[in-house]
Amino acid sequence: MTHILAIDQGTTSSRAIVFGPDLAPAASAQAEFAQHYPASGWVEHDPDDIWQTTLATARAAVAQVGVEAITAIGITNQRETTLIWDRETGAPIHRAIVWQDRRTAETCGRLKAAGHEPMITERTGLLLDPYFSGTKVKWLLDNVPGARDRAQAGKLAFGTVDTFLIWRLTGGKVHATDATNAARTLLYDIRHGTWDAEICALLDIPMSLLPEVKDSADEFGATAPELFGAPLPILGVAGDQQAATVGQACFAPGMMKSTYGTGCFALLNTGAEMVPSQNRLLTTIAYRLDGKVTYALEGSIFIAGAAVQWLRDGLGIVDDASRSGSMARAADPEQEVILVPAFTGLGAPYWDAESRGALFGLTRNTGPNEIARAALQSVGFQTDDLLDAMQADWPGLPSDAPLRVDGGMTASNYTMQFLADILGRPVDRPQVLETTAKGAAWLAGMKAGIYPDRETFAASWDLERRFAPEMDSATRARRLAGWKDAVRRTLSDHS
Ligand SMILES: Nc1ncnc2c1ncn2[C@@H]1O[C@H](COP(=O)(O)OP(=O)(O)O)[C@@H](O)[C@H]1O
Ligand SMILES: O=P(O)(O)OC[C@H](O)CO
Repeated sequence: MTHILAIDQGTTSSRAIVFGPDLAPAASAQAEFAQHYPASGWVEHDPDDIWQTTLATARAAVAQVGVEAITAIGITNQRETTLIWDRETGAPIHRAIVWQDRRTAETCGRLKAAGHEPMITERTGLLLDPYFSGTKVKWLLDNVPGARDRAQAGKLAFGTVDTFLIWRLTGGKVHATDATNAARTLLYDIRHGTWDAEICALLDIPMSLLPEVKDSADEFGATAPELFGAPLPILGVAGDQQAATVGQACFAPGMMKSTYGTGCFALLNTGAEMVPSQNRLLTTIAYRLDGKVTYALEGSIFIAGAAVQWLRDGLGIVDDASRSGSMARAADPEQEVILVPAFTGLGAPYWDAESRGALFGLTRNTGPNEIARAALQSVGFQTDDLLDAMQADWPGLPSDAPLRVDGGMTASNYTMQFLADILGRPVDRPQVLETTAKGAAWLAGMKAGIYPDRETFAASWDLERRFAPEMDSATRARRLAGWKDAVRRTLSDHS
């Protein structure tokens, strides 16, 4: 009883990692699953794929160490993705609507035009954007035949992916979420820690659908014994970006992390203070421990590693993502090609769903190397936009505070050096890059009493490499001006 199973249910794959007594990974398994795109801008997951890949990977990882070694489970998950199921049968009423899905753009537009956004932002910290769960729940109730009646009769349950997995893992006994996941629904008042009756009424969502909200380290029930051969308590739950914030030990105000996977999500710990954003960032819950909320400012951008996927799968100019760095280094220094990767619109701080990507500065000499460099640099430029907004929203942020990074794309030394250069601040890459799963494991293991307290855990955070800024300030200013001009010309309303 010395290990913790972390379940990391992500957008494109489910992962399970068992962490040992020293918080080092001891076993793991991963399975990808299908993405469904039933219409332009729509993205769905089959709930059974989510469940089956989660169960199979969890069983495979547990088998490597033996179930008797597992003390508890921590769950971390793709956030905002929305499911509704029948309380009696457990059957979902529809496929899961994924966070990337834009089908409720019109509903959001209507609610915005009617002047509801300021009230919603003040209470939830979020914006009226299809990204969040609330309008997706409304869509399901409005469009699945009979759903609203069944919801009104108390027969249905809503959940983000954590809640759905807890329900399935406990054999339908527990309908719960944690505060970080609740904070992404658009239905949760993060100031008071309560579901908001007025917003639910505005979206026509019966409150009987909603799960109980717990701490991020809390008792979420035990798994049905037949699943793993023994009941395992679920003691930690957090949305994946918040779990990464915990895994990176960003426990003090002013500490921040940025995760570079398909997209990029930067979170700045603002402590017990809920900081409203004047710069179109999100205000969210970083974690809730012992009933005490720690808040964060978050910047979300939709395309980071996905730009490299585009080089590989769309343009076919790299055969492997890891080749992009050497191509960028070989690019012509005289050409300043800029890619604005607004493939699905732009996220924070622009929130422009209608814009589409653009390349600037092409000449007859532009080739694959220059385009690869532009793709990698776009990640640095976009992060700078986020950190600029954070600095403006929270002037307490020291201008030389390091950025802790994780996620698949941080393997790219070129990208990390450019990031440090363009931010003008150090970029710290830790030894353990599985920080999301590590955060979930720590929450559960700390609750179980086998992992150390916050301070000791924070002290064990290990640097693998620091990227120090090397670019001179004139070059930096010129490059940033070029980026800002390119974004201006890309925005859908660039009049
Ligand atoms: N060496 C590399 N250079 C540049 N990009 C990379 C490199 N290795 C991985 N990536 C990018 O990182 C992403 C994968 O990161 P990961 O954290 O696994 O993402 P996710 O969890 O969102 O699926 C991919 O988009 C891939 O293109
Ligand atoms: O599954 P990921 O790693 O792409 O993360 C998705 C985010 O939680 C969406 O908000």
